[in-house]
Amino acid sequence: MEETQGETTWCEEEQQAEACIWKYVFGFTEMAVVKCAIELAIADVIESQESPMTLSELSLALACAPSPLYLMRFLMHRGIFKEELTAHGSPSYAQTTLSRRLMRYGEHSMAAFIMLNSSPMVTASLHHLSACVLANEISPFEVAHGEDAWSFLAANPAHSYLVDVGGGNGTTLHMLVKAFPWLRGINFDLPHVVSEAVEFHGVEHVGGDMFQSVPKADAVFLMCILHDWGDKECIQILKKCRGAVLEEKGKVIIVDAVIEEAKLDKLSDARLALDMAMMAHTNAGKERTLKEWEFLLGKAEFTRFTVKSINAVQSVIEAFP
Ligand SMILES: C[S@@+](CC[C@H](N)C(=O)[O-])C[C@H]1O[C@@H](n2cnc3c(N)ncnc32)[C@H](O)[C@@H]1O
Repeated sequence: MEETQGETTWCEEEQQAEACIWKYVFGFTEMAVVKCAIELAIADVIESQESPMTLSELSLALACAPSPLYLMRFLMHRGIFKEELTAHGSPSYAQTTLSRRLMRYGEHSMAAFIMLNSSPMVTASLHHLSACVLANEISPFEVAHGEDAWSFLAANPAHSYLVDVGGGNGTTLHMLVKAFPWLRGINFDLPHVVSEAVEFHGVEHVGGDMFQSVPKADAVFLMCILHDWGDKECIQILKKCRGAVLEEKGKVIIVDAVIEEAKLDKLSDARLALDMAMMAHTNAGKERTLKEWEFLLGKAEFTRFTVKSINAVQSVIEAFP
């Protein structure tokens, strides 16, 4: 029988819909597989090997049997890892720019964000979106957990504490805890500064001197602080910050400029101008090159650090004890 134009189009639409609907049938699966890859640290293991890994090398490194690692087929199909041949012609798994985002640490890591968004606490709310559409006032989080996010986080101290050292009136920290509601913030500054600060939900103001001690936290945040000081003072501050976080999983997050020595960008001039302003306004403050940051962090006994460029005058330096 001859097919008409209309029937062909109808058929194509049906086929497209048939292929497309599977995306929704297995929508949660891709998140689960990616979460699994992060938990197993597959990207970290391949990165540390510095060359593609065969199935047996990978299973040895992960201390698991080779057969369950067929999940790599799914991840390669999604372009997360890729297949390459070793020098001996054996198929092996290699990193891609995408898989590097699954690394636990490093400049491009998105692992913490994926782990949070795939956590039962977050996914539970997603099952109740219809409740919030039908009853306007109620949040899916409340339906899932029986209380709003703030009360839940207060009663479940699994959330992280971030201390903003030299945080001024706490505005930056307030923005951070609003954007990342699992965070609890401690705004730490000189007593006369915090006594003037207004109350922010999720932020506790603590007065003190960063040269004496820094409140204990999961992470310490220092924004535009170290460029106010000379090396000797910076090392003192950094040592106090390092002592405030846990050895195994704590970190110190520094937001300050990194002066380029070779490859300049459109903000290089602004960074150098800021350096001159520091020279004018402080005793020994300055903007620092990567080598100078390396020196300070080494002296303060951090084991390693990463630098993330954020398309701004400042970069984000993460230093690990
Ligand atoms: C340049 S401001 C940076 C404020 C804030 N981090 C920001 O980026 O908007 C420097 C801050 O360091 C604080 N500060 C100076 N000496 C301090 C000390 N010894 N202990 C704690 N904070 C101090 C100041 O009060 C001020 O709020």
